[in-house]
Amino acid sequence: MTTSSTPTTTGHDAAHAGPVVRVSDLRKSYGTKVAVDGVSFTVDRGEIFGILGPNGAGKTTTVECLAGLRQADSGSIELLGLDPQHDPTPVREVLGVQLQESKLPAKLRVREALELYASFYPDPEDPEALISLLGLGERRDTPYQNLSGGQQQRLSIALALVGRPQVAILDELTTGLDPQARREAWDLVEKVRDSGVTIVLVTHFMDEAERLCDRLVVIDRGRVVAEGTPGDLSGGSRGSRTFRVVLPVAPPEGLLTGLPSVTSVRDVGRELEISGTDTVLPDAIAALSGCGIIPDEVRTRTRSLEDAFVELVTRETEETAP
Ligand SMILES: Nc1ncnc2c1ncn2[C@@H]1O[C@H](COP(=O)(O)OP(=O)(O)OP(=O)(O)O)[C@@H](O)[C@H]1O
Repeated sequence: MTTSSTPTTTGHDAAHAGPVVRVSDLRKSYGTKVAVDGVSFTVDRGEIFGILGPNGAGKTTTVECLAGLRQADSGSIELLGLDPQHDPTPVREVLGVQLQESKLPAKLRVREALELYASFYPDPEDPEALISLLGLGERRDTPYQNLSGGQQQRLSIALALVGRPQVAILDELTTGLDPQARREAWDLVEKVRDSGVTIVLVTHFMDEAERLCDRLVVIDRGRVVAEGTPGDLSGGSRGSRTFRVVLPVAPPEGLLTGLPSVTSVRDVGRELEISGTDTVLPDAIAALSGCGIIPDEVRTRTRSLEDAFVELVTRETEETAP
């Protein structure tokens, strides 16, 4: 998407080839608590890369190390050829960070906040262009405390972008937003990516990852437990299908389980749940109708990233802050 008001990146390091982020075997403990336990991933230019995991999985620690805000115990991190752990200063020029629940002074107005942050950078984005990109035009003179949750989040994204970063880290972007504001934030993230910024999105929402991410890692207890596109992870491309039918009579014994594409048949209340490979649905319906059994109802269901996530992740029994 390009509009006259869309900020463009200046290309602090546009010539850098290969992945823009490379994290290898990252480890970090807080005392005896192992927060990050050998995490590795790469992020390619122009993608929205997700770091998905339950509370306490180690996501924030990982991106804080990536941003050079926290010192890792071991492992290596490269961001556009720079090392945030040993040389964080140049990293600040190419990286924008929107950290979880960042708060601003209550009386600071939208435009003032952007101008203040812009003053930290040698070649900042025009605050007006960002105000327009983020739909804050009518709020430019509103104090931070009077913004809605969605507007505060949009401002925090604007602040992460004001230094014209090549890479932006957005942490728990939509936590606490209502459904409408979440959707607006998602549209905005896509708009920012389309303007040329690579995005690392930290989230514990499956729907958010499914909707936005080109690729993602799932982290649980400090380790990467899965990696791929949302489609890869939800198994949509692995040819596993499940559907349910309500039948007027029970099918003959072995009719369905005898079909090569059927892997399991289960009674679930008044429904029969049939699972199998790609052709399981047409095969089963054909076999049933061959015996004169026409289903009263057929219900298909696509396996979602959420299903995959629940299978992958064993939730830690940790207290989570309200
Ligand atoms: N400063 C700290 N001191 C001690 N333990 C910490 C500290 N920061 C995080 N932890 C612990 O390290 C683990 C990983 O935390 P982290 O914040 O990285 O996870 P997260 O996946 O971002 O979770 P959340 O979504 O809840 O923020 C958690 O068990 C957390 O309690």
